[in-house]
Order: sequence, then C-alpha cells, then structure tokens
Amino acid sequence: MTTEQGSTQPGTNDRPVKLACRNVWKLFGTNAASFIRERDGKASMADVNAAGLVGAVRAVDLEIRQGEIFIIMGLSGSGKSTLVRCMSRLVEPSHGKIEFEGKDLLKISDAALIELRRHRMGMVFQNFALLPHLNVLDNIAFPLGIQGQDRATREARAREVIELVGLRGREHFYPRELSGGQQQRVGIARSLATKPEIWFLDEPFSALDPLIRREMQDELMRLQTMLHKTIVFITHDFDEAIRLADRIAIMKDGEVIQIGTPEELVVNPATDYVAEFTRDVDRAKVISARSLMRTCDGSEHGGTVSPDAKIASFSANIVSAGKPFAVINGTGKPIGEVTPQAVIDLLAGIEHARAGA
Ligand SMILES: Nc1ncnc2c1ncn2[C@@H]1O[C@H](COP(=O)(O)OP(=O)(O)OP(=O)(O)O)[C@@H](O)[C@H]1O
Repeated sequence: MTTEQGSTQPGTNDRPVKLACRNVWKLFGTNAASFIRERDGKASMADVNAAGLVGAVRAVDLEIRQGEIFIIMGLSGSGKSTLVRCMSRLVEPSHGKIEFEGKDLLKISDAALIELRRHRMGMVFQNFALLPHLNVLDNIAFPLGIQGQDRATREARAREVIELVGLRGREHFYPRELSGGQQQRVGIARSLATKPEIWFLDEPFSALDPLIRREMQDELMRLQTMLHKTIVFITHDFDEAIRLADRIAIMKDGEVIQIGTPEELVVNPATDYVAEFTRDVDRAKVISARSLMRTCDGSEHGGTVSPDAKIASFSANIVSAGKPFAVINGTGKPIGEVTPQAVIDLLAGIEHARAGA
C-alpha cells in the first residue's frame, strides 16, 4: 500500500504469490473453449472476432502477492470484471490456469470451490448488494449463517466488524436508512466478517460522491494496515489507483497491457494507452528521488533524501536550498543526487533526462 507520500511498501516483491493467472482466456460465444484449445491457447484478436466470439479476457498472465493491493484498471468493456470473476471462478475461464496458493482452481471439486469462496475469499460490489429486508447486524451476520455458525457466534463476529468499520450504533438500521457511504461500510463489514484471505473489490466506491469516496479510500487503507489482506481492486479512476495500489494492471480489449507500480507506469508507460491514463497525474506525488536522480558531479549538497522519497515531499526544501540533495541509501551512502532544476522541470511538466534511472 502507498504511504502518505505515495511510496510503495518495501518487500512486496518478496512475498509469496497468493493467486496467479496463467494464460487465462474468457471468450463468450459458441464453442469458445474448443476454439482456444484447438489453437493451443494462442489466438489473435482478429481470429477471435472472425470466429464470432467476444474476447473478454485474452492470454492474461499475472501474479498477485500475499498482502498486496493489486489494482485492475482499464476502460469500460476492457475485461476487468470478467477477469476478476474468473479469479474466483464465478465465471468459468475458457482456457488457462488460475492458481490459488499454487493449486489449480479449475481442477478442484465444486464442493471445495464453494468452501474456498465461503471461507477464504471475500467480495464487495459497486451496488453494495445488501439485503433490503435485513438490518445492518443481520446483513453482516448473513454469510456466517451460510457457513453454519450459530446465532451467538455470528452476532459476536458481526459486532466486531461493525466496530471495525465505524458503524456502532447503526446495528438495527435497515439499508434504506443509511447513506451510500454507510451502505458500503456494511458491504465491507459483511465481506470481512468471514475473515477472507483474498478480497475482491469491484469498483466499490464508484457510486459514491467524491468526498465520501476519498473517505472510503482512507478507510480501506486504515483497514489494510490492520488486516494485511490480499486485495484485488477494480477501478476506472487512476487517482484512486495510485492512492491505494502496490501495483496496477492496465487492461485493454481483454489483454493486460502493463503491470507495474504507479511510479513505473508514470515513468515508463508501455504504450500510448497507458500514458493516456497517467496523463493528468500529479507526477511529483508519484515519482521518487530514485527516478529523478543523476550521478553526483561533486557539487555541494543542500540536504539528503531517501531513494523512495516522493518529489512532492521535498520539492519546496530543495528549491529554497538552491543546491542538489544527495540521495542516500540505508547505510547513509550517497547513490546519486537530485538537482533543484530537475525538480522545477518536473513540477513544470518538462520531461527531464534521468541520468541515474
Ligand atoms: N455474459 C456475457 N456475454 C457476452 N459478452 C460478455 C458477457 N459478459 C461480458 N461480456 C463482454 O466482455 C467484455 C468485457 O466485459 P467486462 O464487463 O469484463 O468489462 P469491464 O472492463 O469490467 O467493463 P466495465 O468497466 O464497464 O464494468 C465486454 O465486451 C462485454 O460486453
């Protein structure tokens, strides 16, 4: 998850893979599975179209690591929801492998799949999906009833998560008596009640107005610092993505075009489509000293920064110091420097040569 300055948590790369997609395809239409099987898991978009099929998800390879927030972005119709539904087999992929902790989800029995979904996966949807005739407490306790827990246990757990998401005092309200933000808190609490290890959130905040949306993003980050879930989060909004993401996958026409940290996508977009998503981003909040530094040229330094410090966190200081800042590693050794001019150019939107990148 990003910190206040937007730096990614160290060590995300070293964590075990929780869920992986290996050449996953989802084609809609007649004989979709045999179409892709006969082609050995390879087909162009033109082939798919010529066969009269819809290529909702095409040749997706990705690995989601334990405890990370993995965001899936893309324009409407690019395949985000279908891909995420394939991950929990709510939609049956036409081809490929979905591995949960290394085990192929497409090979497990229906009973094992139901068990996995009930106990280890959680889902939150844009439209909250609450049961209108149940109050907050009963909505939240509902999935625990499906798990077979007795009334006292499920109420105790429901009260715990109600506390966690800040809904104490609203236990006996019905969904229609709550604001949109509160309804989504119920949706979140309900899905957390079962203590899922992997949490799928499909545009959970997009029905909320911008202020509440920001509040809910903060809430999600607060919960994540306590709970350390593996989170797969769909959004259309790049600002939301860079606030929350450890890594972002950008989808287009069913394919994943690029996967990277927010900074990697902003600094090195793989295609014009990716660059278009990152165009209006406040680059100083995303780009770190590491990306902007050059080799030290012997000039006197006006201060020091860590390689992960976002430019916005020291731009005022470096400009007023009027001297380069040394970029120092964990042992205090300079590994490069950032100049005031490079910072001014970045703030002015001028692309700067990144000698140290
Ligand atoms: N059941 C279905 N039958 C046929 N085509 C489908 C079906 N479900 C999805 N599609 C198609 O698959 C493609 C991907 O849809 P999907 O809903 O996954 O996109 P998305 O990126 O989540 O879009 P949005 O952001 O609008 O929710 C679209 O072209 C869609 O029309």
